[in-house]
Amino acid sequence: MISVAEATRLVWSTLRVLPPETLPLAAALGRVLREPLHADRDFPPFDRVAMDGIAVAYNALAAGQREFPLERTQLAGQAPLTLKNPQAAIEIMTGAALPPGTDTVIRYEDLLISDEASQRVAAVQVVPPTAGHNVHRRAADRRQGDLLLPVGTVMGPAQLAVAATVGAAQVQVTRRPRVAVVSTGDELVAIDQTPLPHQIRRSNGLMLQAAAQQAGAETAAFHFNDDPEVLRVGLPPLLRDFDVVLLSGGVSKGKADYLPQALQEAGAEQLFHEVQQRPGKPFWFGRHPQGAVVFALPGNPVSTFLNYFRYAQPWLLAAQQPHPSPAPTAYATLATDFVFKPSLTHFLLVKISNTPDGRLWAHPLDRTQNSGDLASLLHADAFVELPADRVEFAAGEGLPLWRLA
Ligand SMILES: Nc1nc2c(c(=O)[nH]1)N[C@H]1C(S)=C(S)[C@@H](COP(=O)(O)OP(=O)(O)OC[C@H]3O[C@@H](n4cnc5c(N)ncnc54)[C@H](O)[C@@H]3O)O[C@H]1N2
Ligand code: MOO
Repeated sequence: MISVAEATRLVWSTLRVLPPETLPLAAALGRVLREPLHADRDFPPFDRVAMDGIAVAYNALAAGQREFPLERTQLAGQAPLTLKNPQAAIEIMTGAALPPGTDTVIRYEDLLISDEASQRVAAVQVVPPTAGHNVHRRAADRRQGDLLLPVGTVMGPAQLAVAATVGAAQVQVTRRPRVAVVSTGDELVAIDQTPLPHQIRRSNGLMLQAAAQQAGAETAAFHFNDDPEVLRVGLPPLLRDFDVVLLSGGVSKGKADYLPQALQEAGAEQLFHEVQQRPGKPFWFGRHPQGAVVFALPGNPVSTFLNYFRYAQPWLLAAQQPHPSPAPTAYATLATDFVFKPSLTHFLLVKISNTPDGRLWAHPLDRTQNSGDLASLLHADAFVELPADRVEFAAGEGLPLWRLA
């Protein structure tokens, strides 16, 4: 049986970068950028007026002038006017291009405007401290050609806005991982069926599908009964057509746990079976040489869920990155003492809280952890990893943290 560290290493060894595709920008939320996006012009692209008011030449103010006849009005979006008389001003609005001949903007709040014989005149009440006041200078933020979004950027709302502003109507992004989600087991009935007393409804499939979709995957769902013939026919197309196959159940030592053998007969190479961990000791992992990477997760729902987040989710996220590397480990502080005797790495479900000193606290759930207790997942938002080489864990110690989201 291998350690969690060795299992992690083997999972990473199968990482492959998925190919790019081109999408309209509006469809790129959550995707990973595969081309760099540069500033197509200076930002701001022109000397941009930052306040509603008047534009003047600062020289006139410096010479003591306080009253400015208003020549014309320029709104945002209008081509810039030119100040004809250097002792006059142009009424100007936020977002407009600064008129040639002016260099400073005085906001309405700092002016008194009067109509004297139909000539509007602005009297300056508060003199701006320097030339250039209330003007957002061309290229003050970014220069044309600056790299704004490097390859590997995950496209969130801010990234979409920056891509829009540089005119990237189409973007090259990693295509979604194609994931087959397979539940196995004769005791499982569909959600809309009434189970007999010895049956239960399928829940792992939907759980894994939802989790994989949150990691950016496109999913298809399957259910196979515990029947070697069903597996012999059903598995090869999945191994051939998908990037990843996520299975649950059928991997421990039971008489109907056919999966490890069936996967190998279907051409998948086993990289490990059984990890020194709880939950999830019977975890089977492998890959098809020309096809899918296979995570055959133990069927107990808590085990399935935690092992997905410990091994499969990082793989799915990294495979969308052009230069993948494992995400840095997050840590939380254990909030209460905890004892775990078996010499297995323990994934301990916790509720996270945050204190004003900036610490993240990991609170073990009140009840003893049980891999079949699906509802316990409703009370946890993460798990911490207790190393296999110790039994006692003291409140206050920092432990690796894995979020269940
Ligand atoms: N002799 C041994 N028996 C078991 C071992 C062991 O080491 N030696 N390991 C135990 C551990 S740990 C786990 S976890 C389970 C995992 O077994 P399988 O992966 O073969 O899973 P199943 O037996 O098929 O199912 C386990 C449990 O989970 C329920 N299940 C399965 N699939 C679903 C689903 N899609 N939705 C909801 N619930 C599901 C299933 O009904 C079982 O109750 O093995 C132990 N045994
Ligand atoms: O993965 Mo098993 O849960 O340790 O029940």
